[in-house]
Amino acid sequence: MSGKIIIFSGFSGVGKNTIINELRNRYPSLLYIPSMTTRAMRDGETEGIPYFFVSKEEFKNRIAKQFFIEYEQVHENWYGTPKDKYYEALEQNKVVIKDIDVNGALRMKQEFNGDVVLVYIEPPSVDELKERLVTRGDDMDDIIKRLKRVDHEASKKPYFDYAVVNDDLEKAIAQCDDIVRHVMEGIMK
Ligand SMILES: Nc1ncnc2c1ncn2[C@@H]1O[C@H](COP(=O)(O)OP(=O)(O)OP(=O)(O)O)[C@@H](O)[C@H]1O
Ligand SMILES: Nc1nc2c(ncn2[C@@H]2O[C@H](COP(=O)(O)O)[C@@H](O)[C@H]2O)c(=O)[nH]1
Repeated sequence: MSGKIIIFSGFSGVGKNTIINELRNRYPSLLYIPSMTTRAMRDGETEGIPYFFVSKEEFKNRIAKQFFIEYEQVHENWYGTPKDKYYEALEQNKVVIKDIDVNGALRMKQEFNGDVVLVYIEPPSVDELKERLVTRGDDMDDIIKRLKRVDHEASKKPYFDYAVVNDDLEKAIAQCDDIVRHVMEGIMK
């Protein structure tokens, strides 16, 4: 296997998906593998974009069938990474890009070792993070739930290969672009 997996983690609302979407536009060969979740679909989302949406019962069935490499309860919903799709991608020398919470990211590193690159995205401040969640239209109960995880997520930052502060979006994208290009060049050698 000689593909690579680039994982972005960091607080909810820090801008992981904004950055990932821009990188996918710039590098169409990057592969995005949707995870499975029990959370409700949001406006603008459809089946497979950005998740496959299932009931808790279906999610439990998948756990029993060892469908996931890792799964995690995040903000009261379950999220799981499909095993076969990742092994397939690595065998086909693809570069995968995905956001996964810090626990799942570290579990992926255990599974795939040097084939995983971990990028931790940080906000300039927690106040700015709250502002982004409000501006995104998240409801207050959800924002409170998401902010409860901030300390846990931050405690895992030392285990990441790179840390990028997303204050000025263009600068953060440029730093992540460098990381992606470095990984892609490694694949082509
Ligand atoms: N540098 C930035 N400055 C201001 N707003 C930003 C910046 N980066 C992203 N945003 C905005 O912040 C909001 C949250 O971004 P995004 O949805 O990408 O976060 P996320 O980390 O993927 O969140 P989640 O983990 O909840 O999926 C969006 O409305 C996005 O447009
Ligand atoms: N452990 C995992 N975490 C995942 C996975 N897919 C996404 N996530 C993380 O969940 C939260 C919430 O996402 P949202 O789309 O509901 O706002 C976010 O931090 C994602 O990074 C996964 O497969 N496993």
